[in-house]
Amino acid sequence: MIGSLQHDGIAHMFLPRTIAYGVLALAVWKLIQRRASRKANALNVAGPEKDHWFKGNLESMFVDGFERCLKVATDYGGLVKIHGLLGEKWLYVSDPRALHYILVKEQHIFEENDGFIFCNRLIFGEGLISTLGEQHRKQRKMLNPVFSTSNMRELLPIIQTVSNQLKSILVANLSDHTSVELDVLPWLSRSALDCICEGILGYHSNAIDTGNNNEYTEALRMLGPFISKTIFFRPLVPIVMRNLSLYWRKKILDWITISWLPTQTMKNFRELRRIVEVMDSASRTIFEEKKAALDRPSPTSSQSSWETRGKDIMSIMLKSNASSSEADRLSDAELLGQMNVMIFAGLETTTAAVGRVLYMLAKHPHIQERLRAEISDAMTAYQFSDVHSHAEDNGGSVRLSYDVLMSLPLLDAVVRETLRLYPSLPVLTRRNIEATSLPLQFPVRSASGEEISAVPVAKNQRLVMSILAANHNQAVWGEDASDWKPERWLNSSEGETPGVKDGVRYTGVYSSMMTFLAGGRSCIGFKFAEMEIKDVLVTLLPDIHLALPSEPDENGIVKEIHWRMTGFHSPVVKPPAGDGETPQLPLSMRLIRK
Ligand code: HEM
Repeated sequence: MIGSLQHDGIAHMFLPRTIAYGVLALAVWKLIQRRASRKANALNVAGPEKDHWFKGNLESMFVDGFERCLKVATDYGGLVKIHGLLGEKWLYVSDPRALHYILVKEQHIFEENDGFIFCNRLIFGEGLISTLGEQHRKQRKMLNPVFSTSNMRELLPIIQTVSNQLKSILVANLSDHTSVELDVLPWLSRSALDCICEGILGYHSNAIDTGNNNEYTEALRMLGPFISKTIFFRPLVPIVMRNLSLYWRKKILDWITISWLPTQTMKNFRELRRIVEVMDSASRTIFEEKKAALDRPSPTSSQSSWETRGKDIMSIMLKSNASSSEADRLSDAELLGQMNVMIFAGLETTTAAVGRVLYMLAKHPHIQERLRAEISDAMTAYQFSDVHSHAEDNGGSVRLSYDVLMSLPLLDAVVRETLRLYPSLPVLTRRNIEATSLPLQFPVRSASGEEISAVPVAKNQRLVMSILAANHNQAVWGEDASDWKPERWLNSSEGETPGVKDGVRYTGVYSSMMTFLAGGRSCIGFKFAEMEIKDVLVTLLPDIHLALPSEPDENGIVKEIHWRMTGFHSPVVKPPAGDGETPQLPLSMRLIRK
C-alpha cells in the first residue's frame, strides 16, 4: 500500500505474465535511473550477492521474503547494499539513527518516489499521499488535530455498531457444540470498510451486508487489488505527466482504456478507470452534501441519502477548515482528495492487522483465554459502574467507553505485540533529492571490511526502509525480538520500556516501533486503527472461541495458514489444501458457553 514496495510495483514485477509487458517500461525507466545509478554504484557498504542478473535481490527479499528481509538485516546490520533491477544498487535501511535522519531530522530531503506521487494524484486527487513539501505540511497541520483522542472518543460508538454487526454475522454461522471452520477474511475486510466509511465519511456503506449491492463500496473494495494489477506501469506515469500536455494525457488514457483492446492488462486499466470514476463521483456527492450540511443548523439523515451526523472525520475536518485562517485553509480539491486517501490507506492495512491478531489468538489459546477473562471482567465492572449509566447495551453486549477500552493491559499488549512483529506495511521506499550522509546508531561493515558509522549517499539513491527489520531489531528489543510475547508490554512498569535499550530507541509515533512510521509522513490514522482493532476484539472474544483449522478436509488434509509478505502481509492456505495465493483466513470457531 502507501509508499510500499508493492506500490512501486516491485513485488509484482516478477510474475511471469507481467514480465513481457515490462521490458519496454524497464528500458525507459533504466535510462532515467542511469545517472543516479552510476553514482550509487560507489556505495561502500556490505550486502548480499545478487541472486539474479535481472531481478537482483528483489524477488528473494520482497516476494514472500519475510525471513530473508530479517536475515539480511541480521547478517549485515542496519544499512545494507542490496541489488535492484539490472544491477542498480539500493540501500536497505533499518538502523534507528538512519531512519530518524530520513523520516524526522532531514525529512525534507527524502521524498516518496515520483511514480507513487503522480499515480496517487491521478487516482485520489490532492490528498496526503499525493503531495510533497509545503503543501503536504499544510495538509498535515489541518488534519493532525482531526485525529485527536477526543475525536476518537466521539467516533467509538460508530465503530462499536459495525463490530456488533460483524459479531452477529459470525455468530449466525456458529453453534456452541461443534466448531465450524469459516474464512473470516472477507468479513473482516467488509467490516473494516464499514468502519472507515462510517467513521471517516459518515456514509452508511453497509458493506457487511452482502445483499446490499452498492457500486461505490464495491469500487472501494476493488481499488487496492486493481492498483496492484496495473502497478507495473507506474514508472511511466511521471514521464507522461511531465512531458505531455493535458490533451495528450487524456488521449493516452482513452487509448489504453479503449473497449476493444482485448488483453488482460487493458481490461485491468479499464476496470481501474471505472473504479476511479465511481469513487470520484460518489466522493463529490458526499462532499457537497457535507458542505451543505455545515450551513444547516441541525442536519437530519432524512434530508439526504448520505448520513451527515457531524461526528465523522470529514465533518470535523470541514468545520475545522472553515474556521481556519485564509493561509492555513485547504482548497475543496484538497479536502476531497483526503476522503479517497483515508479510505484507501485505512482499509487493507487494518484488515490485515485485525486478521493477524485473531490468528495469533487462535494460535495461542492460553493468551486468548486470559484476554477473554480480562474483557469479561472489564465489562462486568463497567456495567455496574456509575459511568455506565451513559453507555448503551447492544444485543446484550456492553459497550465500553473509549478510556476503558484503551486501558485494558493485556488487550493493549496483544495488539502492540502483533503490530510490532507483523507490520501491515513491512517495507517502504524513499529517494533523496540531494546528496547527503546517513548517520548510523550501530556501525556496519564496508564492502572491504572496515567499520563505518556514516555512509555518503549520492542524490537520487533508492532507499528501502525496513519497518519489519526495525521492529525485530535485537539491539533494542532484546534477544527474543522475533518471538510473539505480549507480556513484554506488561512488564514495562518494572523499569524496562520495551524497545528502549541504553537510551536507544526507534522514534516511531506508536511505542518505539516503526509500524506507523515516524515524522511528518507517519500514519495519521493510527489512533483510529488501534481503536478499531481493539473494539473488534472486545466485541468478538466474549462470544466466540477461535482456533486454527484442525479438521482434515475430504482429502484428509488439514489447512495450514501461511502469511505471504509481498507489499502487504496476507494470509493464504498452503498447498495442497490451498493454492498458496488466494487471500483467505479460515479459522475454526465455536460459541462460548455462558
Ligand atoms: C494497522 C493499520 C495501519 C497501518 C499499519 C498503517 C501504516 C501506515 C504507514 C506505515 C504509513 C506511512 C506510509 C508512507 O510513508 O508511505 C501510513 C500513512 C498513512 N495512513 Fe496509515 N496505517 C494504518 C491504518 C490507517 C487508517 C485506519 C487510516 C485512516 C483512518 C490511515 C491513514 C493514513 C494516511 C492518510 C497516511 C498518509 C500520511 C501522510 O502521508 O501524511 N492509516 N500508514
